[in-house]
Amino acid sequence: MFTVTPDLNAAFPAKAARELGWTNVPLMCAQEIDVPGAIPFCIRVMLLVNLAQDQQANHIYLGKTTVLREDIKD
Ligand SMILES: C=C(O[C@@H]1C=C(C(=O)O)C=C[C@H]1O)C(=O)O
Repeated sequence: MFTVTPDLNAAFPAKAARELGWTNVPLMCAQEIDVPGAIPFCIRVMLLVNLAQDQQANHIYLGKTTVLREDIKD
């Protein structure tokens, strides 16, 4: 699942992901709410992944998005 801020409208991230090889999973794009002051030009990706019990998710926040979730970023 991808979301993009309203200022990003040149392409569908799902299409790009398919072109990069994600052909066996359903993909979806949606637009974020245009909240005043929110980070612009931002793509969010949510993945549903089954992990073994001894594995842990590693949440990735790039660039200026590191301020969004100080509580879970690595
Ligand atoms: C402000 C953010 O973005 C928005 C708020 C979210 C949230 O509160 O969980 C998640 C995605 C966005 O709709 C964020 O990612 O922190």
